[in-house]
Amino acid sequence: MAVASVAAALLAALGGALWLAARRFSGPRNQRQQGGGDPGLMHGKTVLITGANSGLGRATAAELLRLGARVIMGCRDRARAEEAAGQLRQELCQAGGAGPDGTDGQLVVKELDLASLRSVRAFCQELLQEEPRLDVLINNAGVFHCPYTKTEDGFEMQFGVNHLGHFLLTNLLLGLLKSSAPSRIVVVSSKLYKYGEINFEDLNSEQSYNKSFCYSRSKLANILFTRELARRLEGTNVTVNVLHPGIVRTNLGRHIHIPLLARPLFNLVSWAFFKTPLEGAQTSIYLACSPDVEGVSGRYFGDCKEEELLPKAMDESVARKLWDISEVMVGILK
Ligand SMILES: NC(=O)c1ccc[n+]([C@@H]2O[C@H](COP(=O)([O-])OP(=O)(O)OC[C@H]3O[C@@H](n4cnc5c(N)ncnc54)[C@H](O)[C@@H]3O)[C@@H](O)[C@H]2O)c1
Repeated sequence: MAVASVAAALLAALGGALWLAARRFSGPRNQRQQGGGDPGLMHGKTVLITGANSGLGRATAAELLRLGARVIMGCRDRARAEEAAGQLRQELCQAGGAGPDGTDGQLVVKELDLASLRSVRAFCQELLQEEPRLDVLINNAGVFHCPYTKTEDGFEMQFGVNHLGHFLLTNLLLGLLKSSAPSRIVVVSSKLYKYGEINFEDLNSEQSYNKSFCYSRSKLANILFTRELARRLEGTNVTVNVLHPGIVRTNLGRHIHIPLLARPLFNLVSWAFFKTPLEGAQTSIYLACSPDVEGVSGRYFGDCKEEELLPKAMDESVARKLWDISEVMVGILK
């Protein structure tokens, strides 16, 4: 009886997955995947993407390169980033973009470990010396559901990388973004922000650690950061917007343990239900280059459309307090 129920459940899941797969390959989601936009749209623009060697960051880089942008990949692991950059150059050549020599300057790899404030500072120092302009900054890198670990500076890893590392990076690059205006900052958050709370008493999770809660908190911090930054940037022609990409088939969930027997079913479900990285990257690409959002700032987007936020993500006093505390944590001198 039990075997029959499991078999029926598996068959139902398989049937559902196949039905969804059929819709995927005939529906509008697949049209987005083919990429759109004028190949010269981003010509002359320099874009920095954090965590650009995999998943959403890699897909965003590929599309912005195709649109003519010069892309700087800010990556923790140089070897992996160089490998990804080699593939991106090849893909661009095959798609009829510039030849291998021509893409050399169009795609730059730089080491950036957001779990180390020293690395963030060194990265920015080099970038400010070498780059005359920065048109778009995409804060994309992230960690999810990792066991309790600390960054080099002693911060809980998810809050440290997802929020504090990007907080320092953005602040150190603001001068260049302002001098390159009109320019844009794009922040990749997650719908899971809804389950987070900013507990100022224990931002470092010393008293208790819950992987899911800490990820959600870091993503709520991304949104509060965006809203406070947008307020501070009024009148500068530098805009900042935040997004959720949906559920995307990437390696982000590498820390989640899925029992061996359940993996085939998980793979099937993710193949049928989850977005591809290129589909998931559409909102980042839209916010980075669409004329529709020229001058729009401090908003939250999903599927290239503005969405409403819960009141906790719009609380200005919490956003200001988080900003002030983050400044102290990363050691920004006023
Ligand atoms: N995949 C999803 O379903 C999903 C859903 C919502 C939000 N997001 C967000 O999208 C963003 C991209 O994630 P992804 O799904 O492409 O996953 P991914 O694991 O493929 O990419 C994450 C990137 O961040 C980089 N990174 C991690 N720690 C770093 C550090 N200390 N310094 C520098 N880089 C570091 C990784 O090397 C990797 O390149 C993340 O911010 C994530 O929170 C993803």
